[in-house]
Amino acid sequence: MTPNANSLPLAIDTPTSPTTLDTNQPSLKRKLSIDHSQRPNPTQTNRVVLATDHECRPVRLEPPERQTVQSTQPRWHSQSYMVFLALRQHPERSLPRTDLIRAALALDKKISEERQLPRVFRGKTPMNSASAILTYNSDRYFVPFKPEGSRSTHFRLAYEPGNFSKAVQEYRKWEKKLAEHDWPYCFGEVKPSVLAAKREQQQQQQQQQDQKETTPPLLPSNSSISSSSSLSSSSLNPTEFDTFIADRTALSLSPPQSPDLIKPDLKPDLKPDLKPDLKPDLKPEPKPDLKPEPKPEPKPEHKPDLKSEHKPDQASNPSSDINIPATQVSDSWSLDELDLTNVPASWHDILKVDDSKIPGAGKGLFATRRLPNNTPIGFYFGVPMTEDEFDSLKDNVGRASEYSIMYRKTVLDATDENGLPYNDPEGPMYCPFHYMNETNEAQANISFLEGAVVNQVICWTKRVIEQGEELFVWYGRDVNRHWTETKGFRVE
Ligand SMILES: C[S@@+](CC[C@H](N)C(=O)[O-])C[C@H]1O[C@@H](n2cnc3c(N)ncnc32)[C@H](O)[C@@H]1O
Repeated sequence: MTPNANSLPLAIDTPTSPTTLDTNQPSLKRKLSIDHSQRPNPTQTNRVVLATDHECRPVRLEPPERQTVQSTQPRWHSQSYMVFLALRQHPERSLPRTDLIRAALALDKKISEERQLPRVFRGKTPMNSASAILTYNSDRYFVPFKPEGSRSTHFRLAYEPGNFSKAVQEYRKWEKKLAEHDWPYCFGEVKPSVLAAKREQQQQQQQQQDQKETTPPLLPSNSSISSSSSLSSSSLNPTEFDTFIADRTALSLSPPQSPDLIKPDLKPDLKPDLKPDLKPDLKPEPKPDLKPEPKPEPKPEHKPDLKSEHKPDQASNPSSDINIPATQVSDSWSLDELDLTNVPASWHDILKVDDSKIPGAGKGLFATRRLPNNTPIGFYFGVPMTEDEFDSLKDNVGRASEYSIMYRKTVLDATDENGLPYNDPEGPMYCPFHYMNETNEAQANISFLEGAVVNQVICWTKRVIEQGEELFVWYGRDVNRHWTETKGFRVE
C-alpha cells in the first residue's frame, strides 16, 4: 500500500533539534553518490548541458568551501550549514543578504557558547566569509532573488528539508518536462526523406569538391600566378573580362547555400513554454495526452535545451532506410525533421522492474526498448534532508540507507516509513531507478549526474542500451557493499 505522505516522520518542519544535530559520528550509511567525473561539460564532451534546467544553466564546478571545521567537530558544524540553519530558523525561510549574514553569525556565537564549540566564522572578517558562502552556494542550499521594489538580494532555502509532498511534486514536474520537452529530440527518428535529401546534398558537395580538385583553375582572380601552372597567355595578363569569368566560374562551383543542412542550426535556444499543469492529483497523465500530435507539426524553433550538444542516435538506427555514417549526420535536427511516432511518454514506455540477472541481487531494472546513447531517461527520487536528519530519522529503518543518494551535502531519502522503496508502480512516488543494481564503473551503462536544479539526480545512458538489457550504475566510491563488488559482471 502506498504510504500516506503526511504520516511520514520526514515532514519535519522545525529547525533541526539539538538531538538531531548531536552527532559526531561519520555516517555509516552506504549512500549512493553522483558521478562527478562524468558531469556534463558542454565545452568538452557532447554531453548535454542539462535537459531540465529551467534556467538553462550549465552545471558549474564550484570552488570548494574553505575548510574551517576540525575533524573533532560535528559533521554539521560548517559555515554553509550555519547559514542554512540561520535561514531555516527564520519563519519565512527567506532573508535579505545582510540580515541573513548577521543571523548566521549570531547563531554561530550562540551554538559556540552553548556547546563549547569553536565558531565556524572565526576569521578576521566573518561577515565576508558568510557572504562568500552565499555567493558560492556550493551546497546549493540557497536561492537568491530580488523581491519587487527591493534593491537588496534576498535568499530563500532552495528546498524544504523533509517535505515529502513537495519532493513528489517537483519530481513529477521534472519527469513530465523531460518526456515532453527533451525526449522528442532523444527518441525522435530522423525522417527518411530528410536523410535522403541530406545524403544527396552531401554527394553533390563531394562531386563539386572532387571537380574543384581535378579541374585546374580557369583563371586566377588576382595577379599572383604560380610559375608552375599551365595557364594560357591571356591568364598571365588577365583582362577585366577574364577576371569576371573566373569569378563567375568560382561562384558556380561553391556549394549551395542551405544553412540548415550545411551547418547545424546555431540559433539561440528558444524553449517552448512548458509550464506543467501541476494538478493536486499527481498521477501520471494518460498517455494519449502526452503523445505528440502528428499535425500540426511542432514549430522548428522549439529546440531542446540540449540542442547542439545532443545528437539523436540516428546514424545506426535500424528503422532508417539510409544508414549514413554518424560523422556525416548533422549535429542537430529540428522537430519537423524528426518522426515522433515512437517517442515514449513516460518511463513506463521504456523500462520495467524484474528479477535481476545478478544472482541474489533481488530486483533489477530493464530496458523494454532500445535506449539511445547519451540520453537522460529519468531522475532518482528522494526526499531531501540533511545527513544528520537522515541519520536520526532513518538510519536503522529498514533498507533506507541502501536506497538513499547524496546531492552535494543533501541526502535524498528514497524510502517509506518502513525503509523500503515505494512499491506501487502506478503510485506518484514510485521510481524505477531505485531498482537499478550496481556494476563496476567501466561496465555501467547508466551514470548518475547532478542536475543544475537543486536535488536533481539524473539517470543518463552512457551508451546505447538494447531492448531487454539490464541497467547498471556504479554506486560510487564510498559505498559500504554487503555484496561482492562486481569486478566485471557482463550482461549477455
Ligand atoms: C538500490 S538497491 C537496488 C535494487 C535491489 N536489487 C532491490 O531488489 O530492491 C541496492 C541493493 O541492491 C543489491 N545489489 C545492487 N547491486 C548488486 C550487485 N552487483 N550484486 C549483488 N547485489 C546487488 C544490494 O542488496 C543493494 O543494497
